[in-house]
This record gives sequence, C-alpha cells and structure tokens, in this order.
Amino acid sequence: MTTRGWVIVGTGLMGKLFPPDLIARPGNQIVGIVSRNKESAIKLAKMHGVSEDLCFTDFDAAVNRPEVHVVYLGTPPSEHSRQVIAAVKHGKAVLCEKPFTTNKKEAVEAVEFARKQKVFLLEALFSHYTPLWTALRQIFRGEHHQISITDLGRPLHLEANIGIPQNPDNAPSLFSSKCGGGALGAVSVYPINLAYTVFGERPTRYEGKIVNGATNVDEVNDITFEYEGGAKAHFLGRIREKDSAPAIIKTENGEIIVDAPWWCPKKMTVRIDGRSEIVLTAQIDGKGYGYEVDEVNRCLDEGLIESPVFDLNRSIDIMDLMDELKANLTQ
Ligand SMILES: NC(=O)C1=CN([C@@H]2O[C@H](COP(=O)(O)OP(=O)(O)OC[C@H]3O[C@@H](n4cnc5c(N)ncnc54)[C@H](OP(=O)(O)O)[C@@H]3O)[C@@H](O)[C@H]2O)C=CC1
Ligand SMILES: O=C1OC[C@@H](O)[C@H](O)[C@H]1O
Repeated sequence: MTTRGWVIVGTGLMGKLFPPDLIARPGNQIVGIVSRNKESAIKLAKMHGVSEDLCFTDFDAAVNRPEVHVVYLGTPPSEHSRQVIAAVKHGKAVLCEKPFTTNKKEAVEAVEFARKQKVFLLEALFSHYTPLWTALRQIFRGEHHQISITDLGRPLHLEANIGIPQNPDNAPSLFSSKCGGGALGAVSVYPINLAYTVFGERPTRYEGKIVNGATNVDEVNDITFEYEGGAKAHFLGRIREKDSAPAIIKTENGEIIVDAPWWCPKKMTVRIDGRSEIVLTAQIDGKGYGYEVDEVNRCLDEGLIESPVFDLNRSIDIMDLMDELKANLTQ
C-alpha cells in the first residue's frame, strides 16, 4: 500500500476534527502542520501525536517537501483559493474544505490553475462521500443494486433543513465576513448539494430570503429551488439555532427519509407506495471525514486529477449559485 504524507493547514476546529479520521485510515500520515503561529501548530501537533519538527509557519516550506503528497485546507473560505493555488504550484494534491471559496471568481481561478497543472483537487464536502450519500447518488443515477429509480419515479420535492447553533465566541471565522463566513457556506451548502444530487441539475428558479446578522454575515437562509416540471427543494439553513429534522425526498411513487443528521446519516428509509419499504443503514467511522480521505486516495491511485463523484464543475456551479442567491435574496 502507498503511504501518503498529508499537511494540515489551519489549527482551528477542523484542524482538531479532521486528523484523527485521516490517520485512522491506513496509509495516511501527517507530515506537516501549518499555522500562522508556531505555538498553535505545536499544540495541535501534540494533540495528534505529530513531532514538533513538523510544525511550520511558512506554507511553502511545509508543502514543498518530497514527503508531502496531499494538502488539507482547514482554513476559512477566504484563504482557500490562494492556498489551493500555492499548493498546486508545488504539485501537491489538495483536499479543500467547504465552502470551496467565497465566490465563483475565486473558484474558477483555483480550478483552472489545478486543471492546467494537472494536479488533483477536491472539495471536502464530507457528506457527499459517506456511505448513505453514496447510496443516494446511486439511486438517483439509476445505479443502485437494490432500489430502482423507475419504481420510485422522478423526484418531486426535497425538504432538508440544517441548523447548527454557534456564536461569534466559539466560531469567530464563521461569523466574520472577512473570512467568508455565513450560513450559506457553513451549513446550506449541504442541502444545496443534496438538491444537486437528487435533481441532477441546477434549479431554474429560486425564491426565499437570506437574513444577515449583527456581524454582517448571513445567519438564516430560507430558500426554495424550483426545477423544470415544477419539482421543488426547500431548505432552512441556520447557524444560531439547532434543527435536527430528517431530510425528506418525495418522489412520484414513494419517498426517502434520511434520518438526522442527514448530512452524515446512519439510516435511510426508502418506501415505494404500497409495495415495499427498504431500510438502509451504515456505520459512520469516526466523525465521518475518513470517506473523503478514501476518495482522495482512490483518485490518486487511479491517476485522476478530479473526482468523478464530485467534479470541480459542481464546486464552481455551487459557488456561482451562491453568488446569485446572495445577490438576489439578501434582505
Ligand atoms: N466538514 C465539516 O464538518 C466542517 C467544515 N468546516 C469548514 O472548515 C473550514 C475551517 O473552519 P473551522 O475549522 O471551523 O474554522 P476555525 O476558524 O476554527 O479555524 C480556521 C483556522 O484557519 C487558520 N487561518 C488561516 N488564515 C486565517 C484567517 N485569515 N482568519 C482566521 N483563521 C485563519 C487559523 O489557524 P492558525 O491560527 O493556526 O493559522 C484558524 O484557526 C471552513 O471552510 C469551514 O466551512 C468547518 C466546520 C465543520
Ligand atoms: O460544515 C459544518 O458542519 C458542522 C458545523 O459545526 C459547521 O458550522 C459547518 O461549517
């Protein structure tokens, strides 16, 4: 088995949460931690059993070493595009946290550069790679071995709310407009991507409202997408209140209930009217970040520069849609 060396950039929440799931996957090793502050890097290194010698304040010095294969960006969205480009310049694969960037322009710059240099880049929208989201993708692509999309019929309605209560003291970058914070990128990116997965396309119309809070980032997104033929997706994304409802997908002949937390689900029930009920379950390893690590390694093993299950056009398109939503729905 190939052993891959990873550099972790950022020592905040994700710098703490991602590495245990990374190193629990065989063949992955942390070979560097980057922080703007040496003490923070050393503290994080101790937490993850990494040597102090592998702590850096200089991004380029950390990344440009032969033992580095992948760079994980656990930094605020405002840093992503620049850091993707910096890592790609050294020829290193990148796993970049969601939201991919702060706007479409930055997303295009990062993607075009990675494509030009033929270096692997993937958005770390962790839900997408979990076992039951993989099953959802297969169902709506008509590729699931047990559940037929013909029996279910076409999707008519998606309801997927997400609310994770936080505040500027425990999550300063999330509430900072300079860092590219806000509910759209922090939480609503999950229902937006779920809507892409279910309906397979971008909505033709949208309506709703985006409400900014005291720190001038959006804290509430109450948005409905409409698709060709009248199907709809609705989500309420919030960063001050908790919402632990399941996600519900109604189809012509049935429904799929994805239990909460539906962005990292362990159970999903598929009902075909009057005919069958199939319950799919999955264990989640750790906090659920190992599956995106598997996807990086699978793609690198196969010599791919983009993941076929979450290609970079989708990352760009989501940022483009978010730009539009912000421009048109902010009150
Ligand atoms: N997949 C998931 O479940 C989750 C994903 N995320 C995503 O991960 C990314 C990071 O989020 P999170 O860890 O919560 O953020 P934090 O603010 O907790 O941590 C980000 C870290 O990035 C570093 N950093 C670099 N530049 C800046 C800057 N200009 N301002 C502030 N910090 C900076 C800091 O580390 P240092 O001081 O060491 O340089 C900081 O601690 C975001 O894109 C977020 O959306 C967040 C939570 C959950
Ligand atoms: O991606 C996320 O999931 C967990 C939340 O705590 C966080 O705000 C969000 O960015």
